[in-house]
Amino acid sequence: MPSKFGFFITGTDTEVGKTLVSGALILKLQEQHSLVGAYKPVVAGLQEINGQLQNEDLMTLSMASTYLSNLSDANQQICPYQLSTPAAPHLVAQAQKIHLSYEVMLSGYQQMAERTDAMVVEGVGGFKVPFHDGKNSADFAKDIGLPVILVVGMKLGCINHALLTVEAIEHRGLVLAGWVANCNNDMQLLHENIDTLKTLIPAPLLGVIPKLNQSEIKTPYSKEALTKAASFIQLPSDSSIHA
Ligand SMILES: Nc1ncnc2c1ncn2[C@@H]1O[C@H](COP(=O)(O)OP(=O)(O)OP(=O)(O)O)[C@@H](O)[C@H]1O
Ligand SMILES: C[C@H](N)[C@H](N)CCCCCC(=O)O
Ligand SMILES: [Mg+2]
Repeated sequence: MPSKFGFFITGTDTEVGKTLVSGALILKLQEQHSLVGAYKPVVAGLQEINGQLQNEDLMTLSMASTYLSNLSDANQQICPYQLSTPAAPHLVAQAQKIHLSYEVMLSGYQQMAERTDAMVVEGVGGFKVPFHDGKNSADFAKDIGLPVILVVGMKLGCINHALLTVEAIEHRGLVLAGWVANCNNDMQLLHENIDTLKTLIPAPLLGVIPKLNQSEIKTPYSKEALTKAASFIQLPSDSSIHA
């Protein structure tokens, strides 16, 4: 896979704020790059929105990118597999007799990457979620080779999840460009937990997103929500991308 400027956004779990951070990073990258693309190899969970079955992650990613919001088939270009049920994608696909072709996932990424200046790729759930063909989302991260940004959903248990994820990223020879503390829960000793993670994660803390109120953070995210999240994070420096 040819090298490309961009980031792979993973998380300590599903529902930790990967889409929020991905959308915010798209806005930030657009300050420097005119064509910012987005990708997600599979989504699971469609809802009826404006009379159409849609996925909220894809709505957010396509809305955030000026390039993508002008395409009529943006969602299809961002994601080749849009499954209806919000559950483990390999199981939903199997139940619906859909084969998740790893080659299709990779070629969809490549096509989007060829047309854009910078890419934001949102992972699926946590770092290592099964696909078909004996592949998983960590293989996908490895094969596209982008530097990784880890979103830590701040809650009790996240230290262990974060450190195991960092090990898995390093084990594959991927660059961990930084991490984001997303405070989407109420947590005892929040600042001390963030300090512990700062000491133990060998990559820069790119920002701390506070708990935002439910009206401003409802999904699919608004431009305002992404702008607000973006105000709390910075892009990785060149030195941490090429670490
Ligand atoms: N900082 C925050 N404050 C309050 N709520 C938040 C915050 N960040 C995220 N949320 C809420 O947490 C939920 C999950 O966020 P999001 O969809 O971005 O996670 P995700 O990691 O992309 O999930 P998935 O694994 O399904 O892709 C959403 O309902 C969102 O509104
Ligand atoms: C449906 C959900 N929001 C995600 N898109 C998929 C999460 C898969 C998690 C699988 C697992 O690790 O058990
Ligand atoms: Mg998401």
